[in-house]
Amino acid sequence: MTQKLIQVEKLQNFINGKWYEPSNRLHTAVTNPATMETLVQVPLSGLEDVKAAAEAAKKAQKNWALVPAPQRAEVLFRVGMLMKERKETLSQLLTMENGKVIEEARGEVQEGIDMAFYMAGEGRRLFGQTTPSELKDKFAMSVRSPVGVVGIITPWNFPIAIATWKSFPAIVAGNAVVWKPATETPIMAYELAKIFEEAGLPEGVINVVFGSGSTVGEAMIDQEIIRVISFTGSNSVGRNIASKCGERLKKVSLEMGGKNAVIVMDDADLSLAVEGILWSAYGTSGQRCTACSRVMVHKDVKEELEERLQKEIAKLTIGNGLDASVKVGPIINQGGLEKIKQYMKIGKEEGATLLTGGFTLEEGEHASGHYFAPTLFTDVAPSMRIAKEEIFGPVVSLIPVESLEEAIEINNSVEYGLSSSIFTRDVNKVFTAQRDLDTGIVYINAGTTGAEIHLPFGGTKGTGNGHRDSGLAALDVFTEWKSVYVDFSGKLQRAQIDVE
Ligand SMILES: NC(=O)c1ccc[n+]([C@@H]2O[C@H](COP(=O)([O-])OP(=O)(O)OC[C@H]3O[C@@H](n4cnc5c(N)ncnc54)[C@H](O)[C@@H]3O)[C@@H](O)[C@H]2O)c1
Ligand SMILES: O=C[C@H](O)CS(=O)(=O)O
Repeated sequence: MTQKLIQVEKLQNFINGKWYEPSNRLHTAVTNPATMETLVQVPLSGLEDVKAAAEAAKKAQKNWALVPAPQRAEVLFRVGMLMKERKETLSQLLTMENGKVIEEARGEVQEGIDMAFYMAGEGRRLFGQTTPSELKDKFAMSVRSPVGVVGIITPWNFPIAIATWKSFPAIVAGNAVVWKPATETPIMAYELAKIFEEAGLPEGVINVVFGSGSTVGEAMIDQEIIRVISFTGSNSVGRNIASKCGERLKKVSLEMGGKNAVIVMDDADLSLAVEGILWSAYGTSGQRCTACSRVMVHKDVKEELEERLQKEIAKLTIGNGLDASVKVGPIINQGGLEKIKQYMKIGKEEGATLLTGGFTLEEGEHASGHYFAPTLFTDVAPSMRIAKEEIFGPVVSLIPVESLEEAIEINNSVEYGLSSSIFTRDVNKVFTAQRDLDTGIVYINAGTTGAEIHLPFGGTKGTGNGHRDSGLAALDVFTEWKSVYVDFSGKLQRAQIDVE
């Protein structure tokens, strides 16, 4: 399988439309988290490679910005068509490098395809505004200008979708890109770069530099040429990037972690709630920024929900995501697994009751991957660390509540604000919840995952810094507003002079 899908043993950087070894010749192995098989070697590039990429981007951007936006969009349209043709291959490669089950991998690749066509459409819009002028024979308007060269830094958990959320709006708006993908999942970046190349994107408009965050990522922030950093990843890395960009007065867009909750009220359709919790908590093994990791359940339905959840969790098949019958894949690496194990200890010490799971799977077909059993804690207090901190694994904490107001207060008490959901049949509760839940995304009678690409994606408080990926909001990250005044009176008219 691996042999057939990956045609190279060593990946190379993609700079100025050509493939290069990293200047230091250093590489590291990329492993399949389901099998521990080595998939490919990825460059551990250095400063020289980042500099070359930034300079190539600067040179290319000048001409790219002059290409009419509808023509820029046509390239994205071709990118979308190529992704569509290769959807199955891309999905299998994604499962192999990331571990997510094949149906989720197909869903992620589809997000990228959708984003290509959506942003291709923007090539014929990129709307600005015209406004009346204060003066006679004068015209006023505002237009979006590209920022110039943008840097994008992406995580391993959505290695292709998040890259498209950032690079496609940047490119259609007339920018050139330097992209550092996560070292754990470089194959999606390699495949997407090849697609850009085949779609006819001019050389230098996208440049991919593989390597570590501390070397390549930090070098990108240091490049004066790079005017914006768009980052998705953990809160700690995001904070560090924000402070470095702050010192350099560099625009920065951050999408970070979550501690997302489902609220189950006493009038909820419990079958629906169980399905929503299962999918959003244990899908992708809980390794989504939007994964459900808390459930605030009304005390009158708590016991029934616990029973139903345990019954359904027992049916989840865990294993290699390429097997279509598997519902829960592996954890990305040993570090991720150790972090989850640590929270099992913390939860028990804090006094939570472990209903199911809480252990690694190491026997038989699970012997060579990083597998963790879907886990359910109950009687969790909102103050416990397992109810407050991002675990990034298949772990849910049930928190009993007596009212909607209490559930909302608990939801809003954590440092993050990405996604939340409520199951209820009461329209008054629906509207109260959508208004009062302090998260960037709210679902009604659905789990906490499943964002659509034409809506803004991001969160409040520790999840972000006010910017959004996806939707039209993404264009705000990659453009500057320029206000233009055209005076056709033939004389020098002066605004702000009182002529009465
Ligand atoms: N809000 C969202 O949209 C969203 C979406 C997906 C994932 N996430 C978050 O991402 C995290 C999981 O991803 P991860 O483990 O890859 O995150 P991470 O923060 O470890 O890494 C993200 C990216 O930043 C790079 N990086 C690391 N150190 C850096 C540094 N000092 N300077 C510059 N770049 C650096 C990494 O190499 C990687 O490419 C979770 O916290 C998850 O919630 C958020
Ligand atoms: O991060 C990318 C995901 O697609 C978002 S969601 O979990 O599907 O909402």
